[in-house]
Amino acid sequence: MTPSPPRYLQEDNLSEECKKLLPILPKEKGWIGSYIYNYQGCWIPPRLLQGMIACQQRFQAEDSDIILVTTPKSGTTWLKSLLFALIYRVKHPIFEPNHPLLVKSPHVLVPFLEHTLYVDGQVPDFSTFTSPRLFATHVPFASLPKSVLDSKTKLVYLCRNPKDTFISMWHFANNLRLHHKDTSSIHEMFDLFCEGLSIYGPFWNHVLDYWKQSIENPNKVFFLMYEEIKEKPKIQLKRLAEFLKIPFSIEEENCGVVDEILRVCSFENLRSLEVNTNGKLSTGEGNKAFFRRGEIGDWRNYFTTEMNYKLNHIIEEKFQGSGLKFSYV
Ligand SMILES: Nc1ncnc2c1ncn2[C@@H]1O[C@H](COP(=O)(O)OS(=O)(=O)O)[C@@H](OP(=O)(O)O)[C@H]1O
Repeated sequence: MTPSPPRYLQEDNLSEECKKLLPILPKEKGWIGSYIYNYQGCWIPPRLLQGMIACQQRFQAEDSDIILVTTPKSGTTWLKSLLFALIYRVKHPIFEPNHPLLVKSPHVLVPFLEHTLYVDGQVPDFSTFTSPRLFATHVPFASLPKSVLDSKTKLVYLCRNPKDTFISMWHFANNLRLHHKDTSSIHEMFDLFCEGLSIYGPFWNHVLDYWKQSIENPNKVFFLMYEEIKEKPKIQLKRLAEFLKIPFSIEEENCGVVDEILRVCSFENLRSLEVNTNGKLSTGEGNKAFFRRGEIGDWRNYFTTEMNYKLNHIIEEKFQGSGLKFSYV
C-alpha cells in the first residue's frame, strides 16, 4: 500500500487565513509532491506555514524556556534527546530503568512548536510541561515569535555540514515519496537544494542568521555543530550544560552521569529501542525514519565530482567572511 505523506505535508483543511495568504506568496514545487511557499524569506509547506504563523501570533515564551533550533536533518532527534536528558536529570535520573527516553520518542518528549504544538489551529496545553520548558523548532531567526526575542529564553542551535544534511534529507524525502524513486531524483533535489529550495531553506540563510546571533548575543544563542558533538561528545555536552547554567557537578562526573547520558542518547542505543523501531508519531512517520546511519561523511557515497564542486563553490560564496567553517566537506 502506498503510504500517505505525513500530515504536516498535506494541504487539505487549511485555515481561511492561510488559504488567503498562499496565492500571494512565491511558490515552487517541493521535494515530496506538495508545494513550498516563500514566507519571510523561508521556503515552507502550507501546513507548517500555518503552524509557524500561529506560533508567531500566540506563543508566549517564558524566561526559563529553552528552544532547540535546527535545519531539518541536522541531528535534531539526537540533540532533543541530549537536552531532555541533561535538563531533566534531577527529575529523571539517567540511570533509571524506565527513563522517558527509553520508552518515548525524543519527538514526543520535546515537541516542535510549529509542527506539533501549533499545527492545525491547536491550542497547546502547557500545564503538563515541567519548568524549564523545552521545545524545538526549525523556524528561521527572522520568523521566531517576538516573545522569544523579548524574553530571556535560550536558543540552542544545531547545524550539520550541508553535504550530509542534504543526503539525509534526500533519503528522508525518498522514504516519504509517494510515487517513484528514480535515479535522477538525487540530481533534481540537489539542484533545488543549491537554489535554496529546501524545507526551511535556503539552508545558508538559516545557518548564517543564527551563527551571527550566537556571536552578537552569546548568552542567548548557543551554536553547535553535529560534527563537533560526534568528535568530542563529552566536551560539547559539558559546554551545553554550562551555557544552560546547569553544569555537571564533580559527583555527577565521578558517578558517570555524563557518560551515561551520552550512551543513552547514542545512535546505536536509541535506534535499537522498541519505541524507535516500531513506534509511530501522530504526524504519521515511523520513528525509525529518524535513525538512518548517524555518521559523518555519508555524502561521499553519493556525490559526483560535479556535485561536490558545485556545493563547495556555494559554501565558499555564502559563508566567506562569516568565520563559520564546516568540517568534513
Ligand atoms: N543519536 C544520534 N546520533 C547521531 N545521529 C543521529 C542520532 N539520531 C538521529 N541521528 C541522525 O540525524 C539525522 C536525522 O536528522 P534530524 O533528527 O535533524 O531529523 S528531523 O529534522 O528531526 O526530521 C539522520 O541522519 P542520517 O543518518 O545521515 O540520515 C539520523 O540518522
